[in-house]
Amino acid sequence: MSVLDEILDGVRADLADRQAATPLERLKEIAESVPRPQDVVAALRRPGVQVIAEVKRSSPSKGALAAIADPAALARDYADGGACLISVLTEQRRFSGSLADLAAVRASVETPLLRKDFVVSSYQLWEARVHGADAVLLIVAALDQDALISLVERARSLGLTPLVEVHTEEEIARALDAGATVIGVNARDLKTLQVDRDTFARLAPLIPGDRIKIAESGVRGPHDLLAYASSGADAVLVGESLVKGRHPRDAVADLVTAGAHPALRDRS
Ligand SMILES: O=P(O)(O)OC[C@@H](O)[C@@H](O)c1c[nH]c2ccccc12
Repeated sequence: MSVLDEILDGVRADLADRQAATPLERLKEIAESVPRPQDVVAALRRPGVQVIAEVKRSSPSKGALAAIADPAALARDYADGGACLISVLTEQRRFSGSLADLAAVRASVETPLLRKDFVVSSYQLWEARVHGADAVLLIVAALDQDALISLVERARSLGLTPLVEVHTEEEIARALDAGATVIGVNARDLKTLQVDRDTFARLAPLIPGDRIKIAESGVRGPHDLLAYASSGADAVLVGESLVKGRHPRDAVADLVTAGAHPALRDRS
């Protein structure tokens, strides 16, 4: 069984527990009093290479990365540093995240938020909405095509922007077939956990120019952002190097400064 399959088994078990505790109808009622999500596409289309900063305590590949006792404070640092979107991992078993983290971050920043999880059911989209997310990750490798298509549509119908994650050429074809407008290329293979930073450069030319292209994983600092930018990235998604560094606000600001270089600003 691949790591991804193991993660998905745990996700489904935890989801069943939450669904038993809170019926979907209840989530829908709560959603009525939650403000409409922000326009994440507009935020990602701002000039320059945008920085998506992630609240990430641990990962299956590296184990514990950072304790992050106060995710809201970390998110404020990210926002102050100029992140255009903040990604909050909510998967519990392998990433030590939670929906409580997402809600705490929502209460502390105005920046748009991405719920980063292994979404397999529309119930999780309602959860994302209720806990203040503006965008949700949908991982092509975790979904069959019918489920991907319906989750993209359902996310949009809730006002959430779907960020569709791919790792192979075939997955790009599936993302496009599902109508994805925001596509993340993960340098990490979720089945083996290997990172290959050349994945983005190899796959980006296969993504039409009118889609937003996000390079995910493996960004150690500004030089990696610039490399991804030269291959056409509109944004980078950064976790580990920010949570492990001592000054997350400055680290985000350095990335934002690199991404705002005039040579990168007015690319088509
Ligand atoms: O910590 P990194 O190498 O900067 O990577 C961040 C992000 O790309 C990574 O956390 C990620 C990308 N896609 C995912 C899907 C599920 C869980 C995690 C991820």
